[in-house]
Amino acid sequence: MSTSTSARVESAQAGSTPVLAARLRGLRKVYGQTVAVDRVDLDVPEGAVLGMLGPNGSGKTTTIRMLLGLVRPTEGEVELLGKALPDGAAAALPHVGALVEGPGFHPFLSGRENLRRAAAFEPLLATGSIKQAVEDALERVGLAAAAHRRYRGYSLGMKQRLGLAAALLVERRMIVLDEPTNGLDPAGTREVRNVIAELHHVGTTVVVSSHLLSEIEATCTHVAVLHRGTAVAQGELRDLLQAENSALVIVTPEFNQALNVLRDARISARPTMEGVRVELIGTTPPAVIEALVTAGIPVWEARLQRTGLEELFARLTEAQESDEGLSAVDTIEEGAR
Ligand SMILES: Nc1ncnc2c1ncn2[C@@H]1O[C@H](COP(=O)(O)OP(=O)(O)OP(=O)(O)O)[C@@H](O)[C@H]1O
Repeated sequence: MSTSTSARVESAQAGSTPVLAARLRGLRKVYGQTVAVDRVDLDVPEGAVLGMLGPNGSGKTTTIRMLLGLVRPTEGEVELLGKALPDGAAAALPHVGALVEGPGFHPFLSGRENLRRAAAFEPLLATGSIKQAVEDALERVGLAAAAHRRYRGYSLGMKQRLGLAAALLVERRMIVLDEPTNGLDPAGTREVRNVIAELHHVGTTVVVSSHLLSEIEATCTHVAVLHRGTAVAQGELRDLLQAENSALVIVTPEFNQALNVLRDARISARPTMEGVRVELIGTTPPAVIEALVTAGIPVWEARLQRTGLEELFARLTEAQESDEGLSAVDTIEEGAR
C-alpha cells in the first residue's frame, strides 16, 4: 500500500477529518480592476460530489480553472489530490478529468477522431486500449450515433457531450465539470445526472458548477455557494439545509382568525396560497397546533416544509447584497491590497 493510500485508509478508519481531494486556501484572482475570486477557502472531501453554485460572474469558472492549474492564482494555495500546484500538476492532473469552457477540439475532425486524439495524450491510457476507451466514452454520453460527424457541425449540446466524453476516457480519481448541462436538452441533462451518479457510486470525487439549483440539489452531496468571488457558504448539503429554519403550513377554513391567534401568541405567520405559513423560529409544530386548537380554530392539515436549496441560495445571496449595497461589480483600487 502506498503512503498516500494508507494515510487515506487510516484517516477514514479513525473517522476523523475527511481526506481532501482538493484544498483551496486564501485563493484570490484579480484581473486588472476586477476581483474575480476573493480569498476563497474550499475543501473538497474525497468521494464527494461538490456543487459549485453562484450567480453569473460570481467566480465559479475562475475557481475551477485555478483548481485545475489552468489559471495561476494572484494569491493563495491549491492542493489537488494531495499535490501542491503548480509543482505537483504533472503528478495530479492525469488523475483528474475536466470539462471546462472551450475544450480544444479540431473543427474538421469527427467527434470520434477528436476523442482518439485526446486519448493519445492520456498518460494513463495504453495505446492498445484507446479504441475501446473512445467507444465506451461515446456510448456513455449518448454520442455514438453522431461520432462520425465533423465537430464543426455539432450543436452546443453535442460539443458538451464530447467534452464530457474526453473527461471520461480514463478512470479518474476526480472529475471537474464546469456547467456540464449548458446547452443540453432534458435527455442530455438526465444523462449528465446519471453519469455523475455513476461516478459517485464508484467513489470518484466530482466538482460540478451549475446555475441549476435543482440539478445541484438532485446530484450533490456537498455544496459551495459563491457570491461576488467569495464563498458565502459551504459544507454538506444535508447539513446546510437542516441548519435552515423549516416552516409549518396550516390548512384551515378560519384563515384570518388563525393568523390573528398566531400573531397574539407571538408566532411568526403569513398567508400563502397553500395555507398559513408558520416559521418555526422559537416554536414547534405541537405548540403551534395547540395554540390554534385551544382558540377553537379547526386544523385540517399541518404540513412540515423544509427549506430547499433555492430558498437557501436566495437568502445567502440576498443577505450579501444588503450587506454590501448594490454595487454592480466587485472592483478594487489596483494595488490597494
Ligand atoms: N480572463 C479574464 N479577464 C478579465 N476578467 C475576467 C476573466 N475571467 C473572468 N473574469 C471576470 O471575473 C469575474 C468572475 O468570472 P467567472 O467566469 O469566474 O464567473 P462565473 O461564476 O463562472 O460566471 P458564469 O456563471 O457567468 O459563467 C467576472 O466579473 C468576469 O468578468
